[in-house]
Amino acid sequence: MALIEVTNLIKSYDRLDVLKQISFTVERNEVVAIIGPSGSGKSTLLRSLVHLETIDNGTITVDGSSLVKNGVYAKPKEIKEITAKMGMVFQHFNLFPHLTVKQNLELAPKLVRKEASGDLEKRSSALLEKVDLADRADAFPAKLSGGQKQRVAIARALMMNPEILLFDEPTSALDPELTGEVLKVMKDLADEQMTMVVVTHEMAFAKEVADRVIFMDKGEIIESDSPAQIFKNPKNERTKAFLGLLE
Ligand SMILES: Nc1ncnc2c1ncn2[C@@H]1O[C@H](COP(=O)(O)OP(=O)(O)OP(=O)(O)O)[C@@H](O)[C@H]1O
Repeated sequence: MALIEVTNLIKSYDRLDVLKQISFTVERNEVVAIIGPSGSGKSTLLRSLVHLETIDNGTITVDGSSLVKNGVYAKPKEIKEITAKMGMVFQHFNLFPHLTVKQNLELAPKLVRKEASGDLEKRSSALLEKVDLADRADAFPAKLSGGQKQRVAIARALMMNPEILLFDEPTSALDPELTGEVLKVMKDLADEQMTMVVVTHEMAFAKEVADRVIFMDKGEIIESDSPAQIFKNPKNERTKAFLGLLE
């Protein structure tokens, strides 16, 4: 069984069908990039996986447990357990401005898991080392660049030992010269076999790091294939048009 299984997801806002019968799977250790035009439903789909959006119908199963099955959501305690398997990284970092970098990392495991501070400190130091920010542990977010903030956000997500990391346009709010440092951390995670689902406009990431690329348009998955196939020889005309491959 795949680590994430999504079947026939449907969601609409008033008259707008944002997700129309979306189905896909994510295997353990796989990196999946979701690309597509603005407004195609990519963020809504990603946010549905961690219950930041509710869907109208369909099934989402993570690691064998259903968050929602045929439109019926699990009990709150189960929802908490299922969503805890996933860490989320947002476009605008969502760091707590009044907490230092280190405090941002340690807050959730301390409050949610009641972890002892010695263990937390060891893990937060190691993770800050990993994202190359060991020297900024006591800085407040306002003192960091966008690239540094996003690396803190990734380290914070990793503090909860997620099985899956979800990224919602992680470099879209960054100055172009800062995207590389964030993409490097993401590539390192991919090399370490982290399972990742990444909504992105960063075609280089989709091409070079992702194992599979899903192209969405107007609430539908139009094509899902290897980067080589999608970027060199897409089957669908809409994919070709989006990638500028039409003759
Ligand atoms: N709370 C909401 N109420 C009404 N419409 C919404 C709401 N949230 C999103 N939408 C609409 O749903 C559609 C899909 O939005 P979504 O953010 O999922 O697309 P996206 O593919 O991630 O786009 P982008 O690349 O611009 O972030 C858009 O048309 C958007 O305007």
